[in-house]
Amino acid sequence: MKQNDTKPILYSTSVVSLMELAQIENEYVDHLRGYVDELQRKVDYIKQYSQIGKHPELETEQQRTQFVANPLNAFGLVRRAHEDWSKVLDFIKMVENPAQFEEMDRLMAKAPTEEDMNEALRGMAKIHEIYDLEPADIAKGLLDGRQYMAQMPTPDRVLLADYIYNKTDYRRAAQWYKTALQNETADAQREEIRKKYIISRLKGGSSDEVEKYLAELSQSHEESLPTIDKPTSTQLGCRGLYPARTNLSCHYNFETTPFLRLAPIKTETLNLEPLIVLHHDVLYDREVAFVKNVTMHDMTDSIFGSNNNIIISKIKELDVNGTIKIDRRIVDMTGLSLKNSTTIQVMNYGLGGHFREHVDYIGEDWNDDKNEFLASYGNRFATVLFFVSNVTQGGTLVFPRLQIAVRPERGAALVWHNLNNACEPDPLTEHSVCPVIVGSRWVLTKVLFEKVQMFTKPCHKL
Ligand SMILES: O=C(O)CCC(=O)C(=O)O
Ligand SMILES: [Fe+2]
Repeated sequence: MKQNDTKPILYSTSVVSLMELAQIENEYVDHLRGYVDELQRKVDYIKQYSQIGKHPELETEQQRTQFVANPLNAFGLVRRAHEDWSKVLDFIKMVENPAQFEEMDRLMAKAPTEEDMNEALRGMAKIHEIYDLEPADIAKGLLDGRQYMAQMPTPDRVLLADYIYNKTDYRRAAQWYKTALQNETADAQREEIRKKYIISRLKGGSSDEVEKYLAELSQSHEESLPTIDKPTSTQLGCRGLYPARTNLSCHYNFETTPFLRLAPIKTETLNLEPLIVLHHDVLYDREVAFVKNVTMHDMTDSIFGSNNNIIISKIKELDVNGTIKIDRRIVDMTGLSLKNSTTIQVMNYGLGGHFREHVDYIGEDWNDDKNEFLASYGNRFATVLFFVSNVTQGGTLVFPRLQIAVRPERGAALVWHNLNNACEPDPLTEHSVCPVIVGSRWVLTKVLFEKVQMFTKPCHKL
């Protein structure tokens, strides 16, 4: 995990930052409304003049003579020509409220970058792909079976279609172009989108079927294109399709530390080897509030992966002073030593925020200080993950090789051992976070190291 604080802020990577952007858009629109009012006043003034200044169409020479022969008409004509013409023209030429423009320029400096736009596109595409949703449903606010009061306008649909097309996912791109045609659009734009639909269908299909593709365009009903991809294990888990597990056990833990005799922890064992346990109700409301408050601002983008290009969420290290009690609770839950453990990291996921498959132990792709690190601390023995929030839809944590899926549950903590009994990295611990569909996903994580567990959880080297 690396943090990068030299780049401009990305909004798409966390709900917290997206809230900031929504605030900025409100300000922008306020200025725009001010400008529209200003413009309206101007139009009203000009309209008023154009009504007064326009005299009746007079057909004959005599009528025209009579018109200016009337002193009231003559006077008005002279006055308008003398006074109003220049006034109106000056009024038109006057720079429109530069103060408003300055303010809007200032806000423009905070507008999302190209990279941010791409993150947003990537998030939307992930939601579509991982959950295999119909673009027509997404565009109408029907997200994985739940209807929301939001719709995607045509430009949003076309931009997403273009993005997916450039990713060479022609089948899905075609679906999005078709969806874009369901809204009212200008004829020229419609033609452009129809062309893109046909090209996507041809690229994803066969040139012999062009007639069929053209016919699809005239079908008004939304016919979905058949899914051809075989879902990965992660996708199955995200879609809630893992087989039900029958070997789960649940118990109250009274024993790890003396404190638990007073306040036992309700613990569910999800897997034995590697060990994965879920502890319910171990983070208190005031801690949840504390975590959100102290991290609301100055979080940075979290970048993961050997080529450092997968931005998934915003992250911040939690101040140690605020975490003493949480540390104590980890000891109560696990009985493990926290010596040398990482500081607690807080993460808030963004639009379609996800974490692709990875392992938490130090493995092949770890960077150069690997050996030194392993010699001093040993490997990354266990991961402790607190769910700080529920997530309305999506955001499930899945272990694709074990077919275990864990829905975020506010206040619960998931603990798993990344190493097996011989303290060797266990690839079965590979895990991934499904894209968040709707919600603000907050978690706290801490990694415990191997060497200090010598007396609490000794390795059984074979
Ligand atoms: O956000 C999560 O649920 C998992 C985070 C994770 O896998 C990690 O920090 O290594
Ligand atoms: Fe992880």
